[in-house]
Amino acid sequence: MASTAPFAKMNGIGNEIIVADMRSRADRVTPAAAIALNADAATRFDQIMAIHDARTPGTAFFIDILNSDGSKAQACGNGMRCVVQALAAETGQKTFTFETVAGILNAREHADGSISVDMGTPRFGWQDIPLAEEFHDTRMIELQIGPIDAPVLHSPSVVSMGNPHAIFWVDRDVWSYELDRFGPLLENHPMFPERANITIAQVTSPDTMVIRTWERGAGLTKACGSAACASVVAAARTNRTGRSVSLITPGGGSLHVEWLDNDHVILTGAAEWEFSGSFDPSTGIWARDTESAA
Ligand SMILES: N[C@@H](CCC[C@H](N)C(=O)O)C(=O)O
Repeated sequence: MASTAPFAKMNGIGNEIIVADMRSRADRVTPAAAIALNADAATRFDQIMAIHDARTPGTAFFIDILNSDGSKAQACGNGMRCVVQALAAETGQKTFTFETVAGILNAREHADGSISVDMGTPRFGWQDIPLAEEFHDTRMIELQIGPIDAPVLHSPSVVSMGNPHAIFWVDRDVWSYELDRFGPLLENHPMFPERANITIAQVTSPDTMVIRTWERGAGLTKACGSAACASVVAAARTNRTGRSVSLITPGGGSLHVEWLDNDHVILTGAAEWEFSGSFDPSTGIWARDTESAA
């Protein structure tokens, strides 16, 4: 058995996150370990954020992101807030520069405990998302689900926040849609060669929105930070909202997203520690720290 690594079970307004401390190690969290941790109710998660030693000068750490099905993700806004909270508690530092496969991002813990992550710049080109077909205008693409003459969901906006997102606009309560049924079909639709995160969004005012997300590689989640960013960018692009929006997510928590004039998207919200333990990054076998909270 490989030597164990410390982890913290956390959440970002309900998005279930494991922050794994893989510093000073050459190995990675394996897909098998992710699947095993997710199969245990106590450690069920949406994403693992594995903190590795920096690869690039000017960055503090490299963050590897795994979904609960063992696949890799390029972005995870709620998970980044958990990483910041864990590192800020350990070091007393408030600002961090990280590297992920999607690039370099900055994050900061505020005096009130909330955390902002600069999620980088959105991309709209059909090859960037990516889509299987050419679309010149990704504010609305031809895609629908349900009966051909009365689709349940249709004409999504598509955006890359480093990872692929499709946003379906709805007028009714987001809870009145069977996202558990349509989510897997849309995630794996041939339109999305790298699959996609699927969000239902109801705009409630020029600066408020309610969203529900079926996450690629994780399924229904209580919140998805990059989906919140993608939703606000897509809403502003289609004149549904302004560029500064508060979002309610299924966990009941709220996120704030601001699309700055310099094109960067800032995600702000809370993060919460639940318990700590250690695990084998190759198998996922784990144990709770004895002094850790329930
Ligand atoms: N929960 C995340 C996004 C998760 C990544 C996603 N499942 C993917 O594969 O792209 C967030 O808070 O952004």
